[in-house]
Amino acid sequence: MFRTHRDRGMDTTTIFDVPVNYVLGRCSFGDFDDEDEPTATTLSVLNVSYVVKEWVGPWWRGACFRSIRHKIVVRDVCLHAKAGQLTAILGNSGSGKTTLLDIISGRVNGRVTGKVYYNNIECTPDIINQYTSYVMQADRLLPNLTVRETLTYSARLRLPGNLNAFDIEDKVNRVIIEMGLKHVADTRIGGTIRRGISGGERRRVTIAIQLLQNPKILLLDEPTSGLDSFTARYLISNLADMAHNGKIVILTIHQPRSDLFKMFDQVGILSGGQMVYFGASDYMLRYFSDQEYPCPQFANPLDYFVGLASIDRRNTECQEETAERVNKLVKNYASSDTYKETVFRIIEDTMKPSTRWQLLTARFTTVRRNQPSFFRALFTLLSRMTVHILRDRPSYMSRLLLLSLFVPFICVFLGHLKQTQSSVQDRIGLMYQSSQVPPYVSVLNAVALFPPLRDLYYREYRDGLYSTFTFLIAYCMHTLPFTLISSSIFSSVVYWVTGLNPTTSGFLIYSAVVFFLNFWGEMVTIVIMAIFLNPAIANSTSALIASASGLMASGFLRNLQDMIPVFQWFAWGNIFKYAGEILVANEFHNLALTCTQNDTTCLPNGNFYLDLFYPDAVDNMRRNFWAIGTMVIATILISVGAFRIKGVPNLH
Ligand SMILES: Nc1ncnc2c1ncn2[C@@H]1O[C@H](COP(=O)(O)OP(=O)(O)OP(=O)(O)O)[C@@H](O)[C@H]1O
Repeated sequence: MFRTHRDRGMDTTTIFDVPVNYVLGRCSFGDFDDEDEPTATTLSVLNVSYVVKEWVGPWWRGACFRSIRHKIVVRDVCLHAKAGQLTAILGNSGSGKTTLLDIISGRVNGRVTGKVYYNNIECTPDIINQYTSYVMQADRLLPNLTVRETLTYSARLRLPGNLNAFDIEDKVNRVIIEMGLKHVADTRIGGTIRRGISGGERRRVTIAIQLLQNPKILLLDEPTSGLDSFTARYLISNLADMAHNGKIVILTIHQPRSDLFKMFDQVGILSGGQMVYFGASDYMLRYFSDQEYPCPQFANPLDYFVGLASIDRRNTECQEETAERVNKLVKNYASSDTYKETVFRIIEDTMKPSTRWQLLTARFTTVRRNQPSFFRALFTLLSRMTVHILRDRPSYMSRLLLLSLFVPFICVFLGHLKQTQSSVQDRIGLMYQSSQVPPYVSVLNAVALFPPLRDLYYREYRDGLYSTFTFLIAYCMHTLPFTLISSSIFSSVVYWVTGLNPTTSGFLIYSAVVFFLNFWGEMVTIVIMAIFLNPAIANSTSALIASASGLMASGFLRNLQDMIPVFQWFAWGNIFKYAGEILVANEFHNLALTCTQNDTTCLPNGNFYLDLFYPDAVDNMRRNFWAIGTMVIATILISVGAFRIKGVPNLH
């Protein structure tokens, strides 16, 4: 259904009823504003079906031994909505309401057939997304920000880059008033641990975010779920007002109250992905009466008709009976005048699209208007992440002090190191701890603190607000000060209390290695969290990678030369090899050691130890620093790649 940019580019020379040079001229130089757009915005969906593949059988049989089942989630759905109308899509759970909104907004990954038209032009998801805001079922907000801050940061990301702070403040204030959030504007959103605004207010904040862009089309998935009847009514009447002021508003709802019925201009009822009715709400009662299903007196018509279109799966008898009824309703609707009228309206409108509008939409496929610059997006994200963490004492204390909690254990266990022969082993043990603890602590912090930021990124990335690169650079920048402070505290205490090489340069080298390993651990966890959504799996995988790497590549537990070649090759690509070499070279170079008569073997100084086990470590110090720096940067780039390759899950 949706065509690629290249396809559209080719279309522009074939379907337009105007000379090609005129088309190119307008598209290249034409400035256009809202007045260029047709006044009566329309959205049409014609015979849209959506099929997904499902693997049948247990996963361990593998792709070759499992069959694929094609599941039709939405089948031959048609709908037509125009500016000024509030359209409600009803249906029981699993009837395909969310999927239908996903199709309209181009957010599905399976096979879609049929056509979606915006202003009578068949559209790519890019065009639709320019004009559509989609309020998903779940609110994904940062709990430590206030309502005003949440909207202000969103506005900076969503509104044209040429708007100044006053314009943005003005816009935010207007949206706050429009959504009835003035009384909680400076209250924190809150979460499960610390209470903030109510669930209904949170829903309204999510809607308010989408309203900032003043969209032509507003799609809302279950906006009233979890709301009390008064709040639900208030919200729907707000949406009705917005629709009547010139927007197309389409919402899904599965437990509508009867008093909402009159607010809907159009109603669609889905069952098993098929339309049972789509048309004017005030005609619905008559339509079903004509089908011999009159709504009983005092019954809620919306509830009654949704029930009528649902399959009762309690037992086989009920299932067969209700499935037969639903099939009949689907067939009757497909042959009804209401259906024909909808299809006729779509076909009639789409046969005569405005040429001018085609020109404009052709350009909109590739150009977003006045998007905020890279730096504006970066600093907005950075500022939002920083405010978010600084408002939450357990989070920032964990970032600052978790690493320090290991300090007493290390210091008490080892005490002040002597220069005896046995202190060689103590030193190696300390180097091993110094290289293992910082990345491990980073894994713990990232697993606890990254998921809410990642979920928000998924949503905003879907909305086309910024790139993965911008998000991850902002994330790195916001963690850097914490990493620097926590690794400095760790290094300062451990280094001087245990009495390692007592020179300033030695201390700085040790601190730099601890800092790099701490930061690397964070970024490895981010790579893993790009792949696994589940934080528990990400936690164990990252911890496994960090500890297995340290075990095999640091050379502290087993000399690298004694390992099988595969492990030696592995070590060349591993940060612990280089970090380990720096740490031992830093400590053992010119270290004086003492021998007693009881010592069976005697190393007169640290250089002997280096010659035996790390022969080039001192000469390679500079190279090793370059290697760990490069690996940290490479891990950041891999995290960007992992997010891009894995794609954005459709988190509702
Ligand atoms: N990608 C997919 N793979 C497999 N099944 C899918 C996929 N997308 C949707 N479905 C199935 O299609 C059906 C419709 O799902 P959808 O979420 O659209 O229902 P819904 O009407 O919005 O339900 P609810 O009111 O509970 O949110 C469900 O049975 C769902 O499991």
